[in-house]
Amino acid sequence: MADRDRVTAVSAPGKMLLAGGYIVLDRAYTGLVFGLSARINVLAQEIPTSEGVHLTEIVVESPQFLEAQWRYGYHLAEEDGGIKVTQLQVGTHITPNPFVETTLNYVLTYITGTSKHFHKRTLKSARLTILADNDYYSQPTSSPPSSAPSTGTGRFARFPVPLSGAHKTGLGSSAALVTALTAALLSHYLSFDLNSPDSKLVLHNLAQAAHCAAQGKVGSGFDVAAAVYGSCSYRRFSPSVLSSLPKSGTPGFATALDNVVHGLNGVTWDTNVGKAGVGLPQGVAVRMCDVNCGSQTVGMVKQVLTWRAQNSEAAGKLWGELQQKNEALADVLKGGWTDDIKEAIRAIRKLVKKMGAESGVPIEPDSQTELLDALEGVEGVYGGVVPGAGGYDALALLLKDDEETLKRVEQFLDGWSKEKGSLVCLLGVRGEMEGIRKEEVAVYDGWVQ
Ligand SMILES: Nc1ncnc2c1ncn2[C@@H]1O[C@H](COP(=O)(O)OP(=O)(O)OP(=O)(O)O)[C@@H](O)[C@H]1O
Ligand SMILES: C[C@@](O)(CCOP(=O)(O)O)CC(=O)O
Repeated sequence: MADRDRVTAVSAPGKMLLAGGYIVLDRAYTGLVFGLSARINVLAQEIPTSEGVHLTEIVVESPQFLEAQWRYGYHLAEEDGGIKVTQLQVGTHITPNPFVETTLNYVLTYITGTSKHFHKRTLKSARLTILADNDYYSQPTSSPPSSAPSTGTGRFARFPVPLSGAHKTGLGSSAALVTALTAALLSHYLSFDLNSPDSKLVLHNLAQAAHCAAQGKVGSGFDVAAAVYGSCSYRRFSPSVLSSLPKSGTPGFATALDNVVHGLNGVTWDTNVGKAGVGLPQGVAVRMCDVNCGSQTVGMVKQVLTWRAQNSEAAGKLWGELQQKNEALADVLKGGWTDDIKEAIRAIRKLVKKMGAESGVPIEPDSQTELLDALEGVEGVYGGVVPGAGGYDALALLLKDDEETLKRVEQFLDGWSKEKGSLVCLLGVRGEMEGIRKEEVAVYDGWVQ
């Protein structure tokens, strides 16, 4: 095991958009976002070298998966292009990981460009280890993710497949990964206090920029906001904030990135992250169900936005009503008014169903409506919604946080799965308030080289 004092560990939560799917893409509206107990953890440490040996390598690995090691050489690109990494071959083949690679390009450029203490050519080699909580991926055996994950020991499962063969449960692994990797690099190379609001803002802006570049599109960014700030009411940034950024490694990238991260020279971040308006009544939990069947989020978003553009009056009314009902739910939850949760959720579902019916997109498909309605009848369940973009693959539930309710829900879903021939299971994951955080290295014993 490495010298613990030299290892930096951080973790970022996954996300769940309880209310505000689609409307949150427009900054006139907000989303009610929950951070999740399922976290992506990243450990950073120097690579020890023997005397006289000069290494310039960044090694990133996900030891829970097969063939999941990505090694990069790096150099300073000409004309202010920043640090550019080049993937090196491991074994016989090379598997790209665009989220890791882009994050390295962005964060190493930021680090070498901004710190006065940093000499551009002395970026030391580092090893980064990624550990994802089990609920991010369903198990290949088709057994429920929360109950039978592991061929390894302890908190993190070992999967007998490469990362590409793992079935994601949709908790936002890429945003949590980019954010945690960014935070780990900043903490490893700079003196960076993750608790300070200024540092959180730098982390947020840098991670949003890297995540959008890796994704090849600018979404609302609620997933990165959740990874940094945890549960919040989220108003997106204008996409134009990122439009001045050239491709990483090309002339001017380093300065443009610094301007973006610090909001300088004409760049103005207009994100609003409201922590104060989000909460849960005592004794109420937010939980998620995995429904084993994926949806095509990108196609769905496109179709809803096209419908909105062609039906601006009806859409305007619907978007406004949804915003109101979403805020009402946030108020009910924050206020601790347990008796009003059911009605608040029903009102949202009615409007979401309308959005789906009018745009021709299965946002809350009939199979999910049937399941949500039935779940409402289970004692201790206040209600549920299709989170995020909706579709066939997940449910979010608000329920009494006690063993009896949990048992009843599990039994109910067991029966439902048998009756319908599908696999619906309650994930272990729950809504939590906290965002990015520093971790004790001891938590990862057995996983640090
Ligand atoms: N444990 C991990 N180790 C390394 N890379 C990972 C890991 N988990 C996710 N990634 C990176 O994130 C990518 C998955 O991102 P993608 O945007 O497809 O899904 P997502 O963010 O989980 O989406 P969703 O919002 O549906 O949850 C992987 O292809 C990989 O590049
Ligand atoms: C449809 C959208 O509003 C939410 C998508 O959420 P999810 O990826 O389904 O969790 C898109 C976005 O906000 O980027």
